[in-house]
Amino acid sequence: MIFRPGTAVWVEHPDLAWAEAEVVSSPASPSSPSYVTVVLSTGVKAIVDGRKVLPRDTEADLGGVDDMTKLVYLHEPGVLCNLALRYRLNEIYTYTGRILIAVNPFAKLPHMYDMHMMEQYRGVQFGELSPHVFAIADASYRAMVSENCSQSILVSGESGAGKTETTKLIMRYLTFVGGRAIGDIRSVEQQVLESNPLLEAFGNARTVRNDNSSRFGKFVEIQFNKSGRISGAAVRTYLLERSRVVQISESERNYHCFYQLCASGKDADKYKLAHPQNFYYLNQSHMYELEGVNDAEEYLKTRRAMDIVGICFSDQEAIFRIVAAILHLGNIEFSPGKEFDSSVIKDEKCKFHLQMAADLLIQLLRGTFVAFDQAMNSVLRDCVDLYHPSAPVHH
Ligand SMILES: Nc1ncnc2c1ncn2[C@@H]1O[C@H](COP(=O)(O)OP(=O)(O)OP(=O)(O)O)[C@@H](O)[C@H]1O
Repeated sequence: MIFRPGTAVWVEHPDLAWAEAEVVSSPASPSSPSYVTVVLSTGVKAIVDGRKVLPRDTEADLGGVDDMTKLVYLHEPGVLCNLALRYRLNEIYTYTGRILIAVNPFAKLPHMYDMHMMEQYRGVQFGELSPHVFAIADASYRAMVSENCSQSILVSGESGAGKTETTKLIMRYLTFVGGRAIGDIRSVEQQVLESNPLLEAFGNARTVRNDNSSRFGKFVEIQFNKSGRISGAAVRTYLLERSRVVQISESERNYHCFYQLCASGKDADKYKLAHPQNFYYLNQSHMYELEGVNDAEEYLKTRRAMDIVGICFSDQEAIFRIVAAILHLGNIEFSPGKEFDSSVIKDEKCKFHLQMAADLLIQLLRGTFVAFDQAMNSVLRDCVDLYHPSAPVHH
């Protein structure tokens, strides 16, 4: 590209990504080696590769544009500059046509997502109000109702970008427009919303990039009936990072559920758990607590979520027994035994953990046998009733 002297441009910059500059001189023809002499806004003169120089709109609105398709130059520096201008004004959302770009505010913005905001976006034509995740959710809800056709919303971005939070906001909005049973804590809407803390307890962990990083992919399906009311939901999960259960890096954490159970008080005592620093699967990193998070409270929230989504008490107990058993298993160490290639439990401490893990797991098996036995009995009874309505059942 040939630039006239004085043209406003963006030039690639090692620290800033792109920097504002003005052309001093440019090659006379596009075929000649393309080095452009520019002066940066700091006053520094530089000779730069012409392929890394792009035109800059000097008349751009200082507040940016709410839809990138309105930009005079739709290129990388144009897009980044527009997002930065808006972000400075606390406008975290920007459209590119039907796509919504969200820039993570890393701050709580309750006014952005309250009931009043949901009311504002309800039923309003897409693009009429400022860009917002509720507008996307509302547009897809209305398209589903009016076209009688399933809709999908794809949420993508790098780790820590805000996908999980955005998905929760979409789910919250859809339960708002498609909900009905206000106050019923076991309503489908409530179950849809409570699936989040539950999935996060078992599938999210602290990483160096995100205190609440989802270590799995998920496909959330919300079903609506003919009148646009929520009738059911399903969450499918993919590719959980399993290795994290046994191995964590410094300044990261294992899955939240382990720390929650350790902080649970009576339940932790029941499973002979203690502070996370006592367990190998948790003490490989010295990160035990998260800023602004109380694991004991989170444990109660997880239990409540389990109640709401319909996991019965005995299943909840079985799940946490497994969580506790994993921690005890991680503390079992072996030493070489007397015989060739043999090994023995290292010491009394390890024996204790082995015993605990075995006890917890055997209880599970017993529970399974009892459940299996009960199920078989009831099947047998049904069969017998079917063929011999009055015949006695022998176990
Ligand atoms: N809209 C938002 N408002 C306020 N804070 C936000 C918002 N979106 C994200 N955050 C903050 O950023 C953090 C990371 O966001 P989130 O967990 O949604 O990222 P992610 O893209 O799902 O990451 P990962 O891929 O690691 O799971 C959140 O814990 C929250 O503190």
